[in-house]
Amino acid sequence: MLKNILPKILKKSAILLQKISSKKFSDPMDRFYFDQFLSATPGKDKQPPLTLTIPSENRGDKQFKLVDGEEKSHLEVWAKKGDKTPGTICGLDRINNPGLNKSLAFTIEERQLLGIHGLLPPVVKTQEQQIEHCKLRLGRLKDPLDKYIYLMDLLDFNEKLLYAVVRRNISEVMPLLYTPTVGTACLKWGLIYRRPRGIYITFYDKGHVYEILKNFPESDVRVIVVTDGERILGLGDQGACGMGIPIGKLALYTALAGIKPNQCLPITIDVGTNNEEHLKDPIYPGIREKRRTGKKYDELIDEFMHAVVQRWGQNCLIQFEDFGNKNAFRLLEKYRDTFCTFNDDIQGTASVGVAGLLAALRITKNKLSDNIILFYGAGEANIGIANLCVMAMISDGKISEDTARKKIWMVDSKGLIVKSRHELEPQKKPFAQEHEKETDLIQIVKDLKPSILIGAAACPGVFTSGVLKQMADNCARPIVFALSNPTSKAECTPKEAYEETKGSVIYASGSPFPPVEYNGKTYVTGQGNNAYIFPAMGLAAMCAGIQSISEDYFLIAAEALASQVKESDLAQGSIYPPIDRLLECSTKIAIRLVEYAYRKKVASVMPEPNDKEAFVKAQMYDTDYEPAIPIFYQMPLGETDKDKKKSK
Ligand SMILES: NC(=O)C1=CN([C@@H]2O[C@H](COP(=O)(O)OP(=O)(O)OC[C@H]3O[C@@H](n4cnc5c(N)ncnc54)[C@H](OP(=O)(O)O)[C@@H]3O)[C@@H](O)[C@H]2O)C=CC1
Ligand SMILES: CC(=O)C(=O)O
Ligand SMILES: [Mg+2]
Repeated sequence: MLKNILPKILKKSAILLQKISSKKFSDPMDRFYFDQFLSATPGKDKQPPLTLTIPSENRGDKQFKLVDGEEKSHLEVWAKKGDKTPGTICGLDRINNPGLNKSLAFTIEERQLLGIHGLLPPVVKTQEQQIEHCKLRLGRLKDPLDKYIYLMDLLDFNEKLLYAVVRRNISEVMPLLYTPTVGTACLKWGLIYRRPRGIYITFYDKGHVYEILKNFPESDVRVIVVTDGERILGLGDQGACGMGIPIGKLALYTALAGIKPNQCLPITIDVGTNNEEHLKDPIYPGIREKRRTGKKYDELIDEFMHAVVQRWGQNCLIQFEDFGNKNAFRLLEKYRDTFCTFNDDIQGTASVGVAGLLAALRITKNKLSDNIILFYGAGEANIGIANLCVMAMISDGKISEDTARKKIWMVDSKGLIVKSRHELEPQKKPFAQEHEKETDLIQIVKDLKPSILIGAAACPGVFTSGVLKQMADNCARPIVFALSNPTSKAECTPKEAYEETKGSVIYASGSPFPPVEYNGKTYVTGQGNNAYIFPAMGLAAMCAGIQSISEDYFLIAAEALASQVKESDLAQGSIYPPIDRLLECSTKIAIRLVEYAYRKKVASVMPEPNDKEAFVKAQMYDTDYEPAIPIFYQMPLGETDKDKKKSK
């Protein structure tokens, strides 16, 4: 945007500058400063004369008083037009604003114009040099949690730099901002808490949720990630400490899908916690009570949903994240048709899981419906994947829903899900099959002969040597996903999977693992994580104005992701594109979703853009610094009252 309008601004500014320079300055300091500005050559790294330090009365809204010779500050002019631009934020406020700060990348000229000259060390750095500096700082820290704290501090100090660091080093930085380190951060949230980010709504705020949302200063929030902290990764109930998750997810929204930071809002709904350690911990930052449930809980969530719409509109996406199992399914059913919402653990995970399977089928060279799939864990993640598998089988294999379901078996904490179990929750019932009760996983794998085994139960190591060997006996290329997070909860490691199956396994994990050597070959583990999906879903929902996100979007996203897996990825054993290509992947998925929304006639952003790719890309956050345009550069853009009179 700015790239296009900048030449116009500069042309108009040149005319204005000529006009101004012919005027008489009432304040000699103004004349002096103006002359210095004209002689400054942008991009030239020169030391300014010391006398250029701007006196405090010439900073901020008193900086230039030249509006056609009238005694008006430029701020007054902009304020009148109701347009507060970055150019109006000067002095320390500029450096302290993480959205506008460039730290040492402010040029000497910008420092003079913004009244921050002398407030920074004299060196001027490029963003590339700053990124290298950040990597140097990160490299000195040994503990991943310290690295997390450093990155969060950077986010609070210089947003563009943080996101540039992430985008240039996704595979190194994502494990710090996201799983596994974000899990550690949640466990220690009380200890590492430093400054506000996002919104905490407690049970006691019931009846006042809208007022709390109004306290958040951004008027253009487009994506909210909300948790109630009940099931944080595979770490259980973390109460208010769960806030690390919405913050981490939204950092990925910006880094990987270009949703602007000011359009993102992390929210924690604190209804207490059943985590005894937190309840006893003097530095626990949440309300120190047992978790509330029932009618009052539902009323609070309902009030929250409506307050969001009232504050930011029907198109504001609300992503449910890491809610406990019961609430997650219930709330999704309740809100999915009437709000712009999805549950990432159910639907986002479904999409990434199916994408991995679709890519793996290019190795096994069969259809999804030719496989028997066994899910270990029948919770949000696996029920989500199972349901989307049914959809994928129907659309690909031309089989009935009933036949598709028969290909799918599930195990929960009580064993195999079979018809004779009468206590089953509604979401499990459609997967109950005729079989005797069974709890031993090796026996189940032996009996049912699955070719695909997917774990999401947060039971580390449950895919034992016996289970993996049996999978290898079942078929030539068994598919095994160990999706539980963080790393410590994985059902098996890639090393175990390759060794126990003698290299025949097609493996993916939810958290990152380094490459594995087996039998002279290096295997790269694909990360089956919903991070491949939710940023793209949010970008598409925002761009097209999708008001209700139906299940078909997640199948399309899965296909779009699978289509980006290259033969070279498969050859290395990875069924996902490399993490470093995540920004490109999210963009492509979002474009496919936007095209679909317009084709389906459910997009609400009108007129329909002809070039969807350009349309999506134009809305994405750019980590490059923008020139700090001084106030009098901006003047020609707006018409003063005198200009209006002249043009009449
Ligand atoms: N890779 C990714 O993108 C994602 C990974 N996950 C990870 O998946 C894991 C589970 O998450 P989610 O599905 O949301 O959690 P849920 O709590 O919804 O489900 C957990 C499931 O595991 C079952 N389970 C628990 N203990 C056992 C056991 N000993 N034997 C067999 N089954 C057991 C539970 O059984 P029961 O129903 O009987 O209680 C339940 O069905 C977490 O580690 C999470 O981090 C989640 C989302 C995305
Ligand atoms: C990845 C994710 O959403 C989870 O583990 O909960
Ligand atoms: Mg989650």
